Amino acid sequence: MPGVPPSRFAYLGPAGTFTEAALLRLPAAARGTRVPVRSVPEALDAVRAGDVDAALVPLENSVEGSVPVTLDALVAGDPLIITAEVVLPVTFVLAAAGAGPIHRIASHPHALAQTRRYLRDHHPDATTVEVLSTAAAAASVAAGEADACVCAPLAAAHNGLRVLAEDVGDNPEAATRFALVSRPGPAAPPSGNDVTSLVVYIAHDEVGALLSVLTELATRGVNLTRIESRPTGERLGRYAFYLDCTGHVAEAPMGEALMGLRRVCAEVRFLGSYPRDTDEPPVPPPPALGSRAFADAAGWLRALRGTT
Ligand SMILES: O=C(O)C(=O)Cc1ccccc1
Repeated sequence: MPGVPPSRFAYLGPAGTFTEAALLRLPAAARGTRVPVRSVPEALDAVRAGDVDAALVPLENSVEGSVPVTLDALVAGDPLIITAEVVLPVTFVLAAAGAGPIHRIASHPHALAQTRRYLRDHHPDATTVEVLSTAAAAASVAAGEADACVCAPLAAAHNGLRVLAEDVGDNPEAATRFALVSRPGPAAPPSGNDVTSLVVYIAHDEVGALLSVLTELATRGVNLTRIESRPTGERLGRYAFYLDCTGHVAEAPMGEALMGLRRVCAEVRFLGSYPRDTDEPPVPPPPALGSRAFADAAGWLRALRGTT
């Protein structure tokens, strides 16, 4: 991260959430002060207000896709940028205080969504209760407000609960992608395997407006890894498109694609360039669109203009 490293980090609390586990994977956060908050909008507002330097928020999970509350809270208000991502494999347990009957099972909506099949097969008559986080669910079981919860093994231990069943997730490969969000500042230099996140607003009365957005990316060899639409809230039928693209704002292909998007879109909001949290290499562009081809073309143009 550029400039003074962040030292105060907001996360969805209380202690023992998956968001806290993801935050602890970032060395600066493991050394810094971690501030639990109750919701994603609260975490991002704390960044905007300057109460914390950064907040870690869930961006998408492998079962349900994007987290709408995060997408909406990222653009509603003063600009924010993503400076890092953390991809955390998630393992859920079913935990209870004792061995009594299970009528009410509490958890965070993402955890309930990712254990739906297990809960239906093993507790078909139980009611699920959505609470603010999996760790809050564990605390509610300890307080006698629910009979069981779906949470991380650590949250069960923190709250003195018995683990009734391990690995209750419907998908053993389940993972959640979190974003570290800060106030705007210069991006860290390219790592060689970066993502750039954008929100684009297109002209709704133009045929092919979304195709022009995709064309601006494809003709620069920029790979699109995620596209999500969200209503802008203005009126029915008005959507913003959230894009994740391979590459970094400081690199020529992304720079040219951004200039192209600026020309064809009603508005482009830059949400940051940051390293991917993966061992997988980026999808290589075709040779005519690699960095060498961009550098060669830029050198050729400089020579034509006599500016070398
Ligand atoms: O409630 C939590 O522990 C969270 O951090 C949110 C969440 C819930 C389920 C999967 C990933 C993140």
